[in-house]
Amino acid sequence: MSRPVFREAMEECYAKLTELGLLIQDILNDCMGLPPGFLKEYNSDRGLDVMVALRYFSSSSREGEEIGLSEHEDGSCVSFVFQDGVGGLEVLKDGQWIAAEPADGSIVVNIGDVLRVLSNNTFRSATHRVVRKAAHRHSFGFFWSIHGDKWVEPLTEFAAKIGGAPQYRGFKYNEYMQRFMKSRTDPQARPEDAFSVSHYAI
Ligand SMILES: O=C(O)CCC(=O)C(=O)O
Ligand SMILES: [Fe+2]
Repeated sequence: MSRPVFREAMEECYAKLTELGLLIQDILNDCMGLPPGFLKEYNSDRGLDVMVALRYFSSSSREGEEIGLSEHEDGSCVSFVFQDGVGGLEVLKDGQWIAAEPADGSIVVNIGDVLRVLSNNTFRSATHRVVRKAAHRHSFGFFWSIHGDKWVEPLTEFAAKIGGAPQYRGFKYNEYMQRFMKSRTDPQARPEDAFSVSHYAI
C-alpha cells in the first residue's frame, strides 16, 4: 500500500473509532444512570485519544518470556482492541485467567480506570494481559481518553445511587497518566509495588 493510501485508510479508521467511542460513551452514560449527554460534555476533548498497533513475537522456550504484555488495567476511559486470530489476550476473573478468544469481526471493549473512578467502582476496569503463542500476533488498540487537565473523582450521582462513601480520592488525569506510564515502562522490582488506580482508593 502506498503511503498516502495508508494514511487515508488510517485516518478513516481513526474517524470511525471516534464515532464508536461516542456511541459507547452514550450507552455507558445511560447504563450509569447519568443525565443525558453528561459524559459527552465531561469528555469533550478528543486530543488524547490514541491508536496503537502492537506486535508480539512468538513464544520461545526461554523462561520468563511467556508474557507479551504484563497484567494491567487500562488507564483510559474506555478502550477497544482488535486482535488477529492468534489469541493470547486474557482477562482475570475470580483469580483465574480467562482467554478472550479471537472472533472474526469482534472488538474487545474494556472499561478503563477513569470510568472505574467516576462510577465509584461500579464499572470496573478489568485486569488483563497478553501471553505469547506459537505464532507472531498483531493487535490494534484505540484508547478513548480524557483531557489531561480533567479532574477525576467519583460522581456524586453514584455515591448517592450506591448509598456509600466515595471509594477513591480525586486526581488530575495528567498526573495519574504520568505515574501510570512510568510504572509500565519502568516497572517496579516487586510487581505488588506497581502503580495502579488502587493508589487512590480510600
Ligand atoms: O494486544 C492486546 O490484545 C491488548 C493490548 C492492551 O491490553 C493494551 O495495549 O493496553
Ligand atoms: Fe490493556
